[in-house]
Amino acid sequence: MIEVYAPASIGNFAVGFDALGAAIAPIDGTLLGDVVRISASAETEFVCSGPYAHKLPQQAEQNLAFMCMAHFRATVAPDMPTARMELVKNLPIGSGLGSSACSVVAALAALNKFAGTELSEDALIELMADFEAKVSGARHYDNITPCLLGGLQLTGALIPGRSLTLPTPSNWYPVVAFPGFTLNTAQARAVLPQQMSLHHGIEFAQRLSAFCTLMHQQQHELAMELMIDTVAEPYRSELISGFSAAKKAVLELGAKAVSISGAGPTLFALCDNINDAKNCQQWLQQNYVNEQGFSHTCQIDTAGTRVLNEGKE
Ligand SMILES: Nc1ncnc2c1ncn2[C@@H]1O[C@H](COP(=O)(O)OP(=O)(O)OP(=O)(O)O)[C@@H](O)[C@H]1O
Ligand SMILES: N[C@@H](CCO)C(=O)O
Repeated sequence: MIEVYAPASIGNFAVGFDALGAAIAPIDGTLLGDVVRISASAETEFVCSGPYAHKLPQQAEQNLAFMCMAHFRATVAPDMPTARMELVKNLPIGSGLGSSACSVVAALAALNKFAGTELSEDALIELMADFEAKVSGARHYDNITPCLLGGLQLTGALIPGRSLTLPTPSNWYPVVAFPGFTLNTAQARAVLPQQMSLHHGIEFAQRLSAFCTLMHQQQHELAMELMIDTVAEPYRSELISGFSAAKKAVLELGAKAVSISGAGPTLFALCDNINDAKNCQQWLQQNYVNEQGFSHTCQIDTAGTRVLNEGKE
């Protein structure tokens, strides 16, 4: 049996709409991401388990992980043995934590290993992005590549190899708070204006390029000051009840940057020490999150997608 884990991710990372994303790992060891298990079987089987399995369509054919298996067999590995695939759905759907990317990345990484196809990293990323595009209505890589490769990734179709890893310091603690209601990515994209003024385009380019350069120069204080989202947050924050008040509160508690994780509604707050992170998490847990929500103090997950088990059965 091959068992693969893929981590949650923060798309956009405030300053890089559709172009920047970070994989995250809760410091308490919680596996905040999906797991895919594959083993050879006499017949094709698909099982979806885990805390959010009931939120997904019940037919296997409508589950992205199963779609990945069918597509992989049809286009990449026609001789692959028939298999039983289990998706352990640990991430809420429409959360802003890269839930669909997580299932797609875990499934295709596991299939690549199971079939022994050894697809190149570029080919895998493109295949993964095809599936992400199917559900979100746009081809963006900012959940796919951090989820696969780990770390903070500058990513997109124009980026050599589709992704470049930015160095991150060990004292960065992203706190994530999923409020417990969902926001569909395609809908959260539909509220964004289709045009950007020349002035705003230039500002976006300046902020993102300066952020990346400062990260390489290890000028993290200055880099965090640039973590402002003028592209999506002004439009999406209105869709997320409580976001603006929560942002103000956690900035007062010491967070260095606060924005929407991916398409939302998860809020993320970046802290540069564990005490501020824990205070922010406590506030968010008490004031932003309902009974269906959760919060975690995290670190950047530099490992990305990994094999948990490669046993015989
Ligand atoms: N394994 C799966 N994981 C997540 N979504 C899936 C999966 N299989 C099918 N879907 C469908 O894909 C759509 C995903 O929607 P959407 O893109 O809004 O969510 P998301 O990727 O979970 O969001 P986010 O990136 O914000 O976490 C939903 O309609 C969901 O039912
Ligand atoms: N960059 C994408 C991420 C979606 O998870 C968006 O903000 O729409």
